[in-house]
Amino acid sequence: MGGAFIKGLHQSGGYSVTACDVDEAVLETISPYCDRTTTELSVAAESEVVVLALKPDLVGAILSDLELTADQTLLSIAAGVSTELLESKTEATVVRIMPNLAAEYGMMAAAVTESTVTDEIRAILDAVGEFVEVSESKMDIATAVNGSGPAFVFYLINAMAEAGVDGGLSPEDARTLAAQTFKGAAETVLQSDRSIEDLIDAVCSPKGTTIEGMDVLWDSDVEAEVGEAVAAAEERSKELAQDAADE
Ligand SMILES: NC(=O)C1=CN([C@@H]2O[C@H](COP(=O)(O)OP(=O)(O)OC[C@H]3O[C@@H](n4cnc5c(N)ncnc54)[C@H](OP(=O)(O)O)[C@@H]3O)[C@@H](O)[C@H]2O)C=CC1
Ligand SMILES: O=C(O)[C@@H]1CCC=N1
Repeated sequence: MGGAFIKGLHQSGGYSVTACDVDEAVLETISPYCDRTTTELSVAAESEVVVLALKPDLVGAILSDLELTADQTLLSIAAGVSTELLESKTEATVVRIMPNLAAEYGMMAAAVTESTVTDEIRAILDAVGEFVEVSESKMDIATAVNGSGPAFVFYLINAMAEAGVDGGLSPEDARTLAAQTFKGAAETVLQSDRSIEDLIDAVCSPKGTTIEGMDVLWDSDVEAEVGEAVAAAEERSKELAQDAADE
């Protein structure tokens, strides 16, 4: 996720970025997109904004080691690590966000703990996508919807593409048609002020093809299955929060 963030920022320009990772091989893949790479964690002391893109169970210990100061901002993207816990480990101003992988292409959907975002962080987030502010208690469900969400959508795009291949399309054409259809449908939802039910209705020509497919979806209750996937991810985010608090 840290790499996606760096690539997105690079695309937008305007930021001087130093990437730090323990693994030289990871740094090599990211070096074309940042100003400097290093394995030395101490570099964090030189940065106005430190983005912590570590696995949740490492965040507490590493944050204590970093010894950030009050004139720095910490941007944490770790699932399940609360603002309260972060603030107990650092002097820096804390902003907790849940981003997603589409930051790489400037299309991130992120949730940010409300009332924590500063102008400086707003500009960084605007450079890689869109964000909404939610209360801290809603970060677990946001993690499931927009953090894990891309994987769920990739799965659905693949299902649609596979069906196209089964029907005789080439894998390349099926992938393009399925992905562009998801992108176009998403853009339509974002730009239109019509309800989603209304938009479905607009695609369903009377006695046409779409209503036949929608009847299958409504009968098989895909909506409930997607709901269960989101609930499972939300539950795991809560477990990660508990693990982080217990450490
Ligand atoms: N993947 C995603 O789509 C999203 C992830 N997140 C959050 O982002 C965070 C990272 O997740 P993800 O990118 O998937 O995980 P990764 O394991 O892919 O990335 C973490 C990176 O940090 C490196 N690392 C480990 N220890 C250190 C250290 N001491 N100093 C510097 N670098 C270190 C890891 O190296 P090594 O592999 O050698 O341990 C690895 O390259 C998590 O907290 C997750 O909750 C949030 C939203 C979306
Ligand atoms: O799977 C995870 O735990 C991380 C957080 C959200 C997306 N990826």
